[in-house]
Amino acid sequence: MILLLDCGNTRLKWRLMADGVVVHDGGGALEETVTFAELTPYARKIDRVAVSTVASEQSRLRLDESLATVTAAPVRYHWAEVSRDGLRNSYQDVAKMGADRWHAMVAAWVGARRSFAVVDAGSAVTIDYVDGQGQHLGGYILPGLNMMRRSLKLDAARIGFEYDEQINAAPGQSTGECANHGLAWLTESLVQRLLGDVGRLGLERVVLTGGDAGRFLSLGLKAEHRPGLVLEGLEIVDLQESQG
Ligand SMILES: Nc1ncnc2c1ncn2[C@@H]1O[C@H](COP(=O)(O)OP(=O)(O)O)[C@@H](O)[C@H]1O
Ligand SMILES: CC(C)(COP(=O)(O)O)[C@@H](O)C(=O)NCCC(=O)O
Ligand SMILES: [K+]
Repeated sequence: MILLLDCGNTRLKWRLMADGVVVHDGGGALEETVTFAELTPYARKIDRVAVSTVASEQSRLRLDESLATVTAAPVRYHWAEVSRDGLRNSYQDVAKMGADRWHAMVAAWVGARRSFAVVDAGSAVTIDYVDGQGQHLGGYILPGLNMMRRSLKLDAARIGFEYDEQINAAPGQSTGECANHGLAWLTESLVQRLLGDVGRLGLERVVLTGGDAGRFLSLGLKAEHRPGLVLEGLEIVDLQESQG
């Protein structure tokens, strides 16, 4: 069995695979000491662990320690690459690109080999464009929902409001409405610009992942919603690397 881990800045998502079949999906908040207790029944069958991480080095070391309590299997970290299977990175220094962005692009590219935009609505929101020849055209990094909520609350003295999960982009008529509706209005505007870019660049599809994907769908984004996209890309890379 292979244990795949997608470690973001908010949540750790994991997936246990056996011969290409998903045996177990799990996850939890990054700051909790991840125990992987639910993996114990499978621990002895784990042959290797593959990790895609964008968290801090401290989190990475803590993850190594947690994993060592579950399995003695080798742990391999996979980072962003120059190219993979015809997909080509536009970064001059690929080591600087978040592994999650690269693995999301690998998953969207391999098996389809058609142009796309990929949106990962996580702690930060990332958007990447890839043309029909597999060339990464570039992308964007934006603050995620909770980042924006926190900065409004912490950086503006008179903006106190309760988060409202209800999505409404109509003009607000109170501080809470102006803040909550403002965040929805901003995402709705982002969706419109994204769809404009997709049309202008002639991209054939939009692939969406991340914990806040539902908000993008509610605010008008038409996309293939693939919650495990990063894990899917990590699995492709790990398999190709293990086959040498
Ligand atoms: N169970 C959850 N715990 C924390 N955040 C969640 C959860 N489910 C959805 N979210 C939302 O998803 C976002 C984190 O998405 P995720 O893609 O897991 O982030 P990352 O990959 O950056 O760790 C949070 O900002 C939050 O709004
Ligand atoms: C932009 C990100 C923080 C998004 O990660 P996440 O929201 O999943 O925690 C991550 O892709 C990252 O750390 N990128 C490094 C900078 C770059 O990609 O250029
Ligand atoms: K992510």
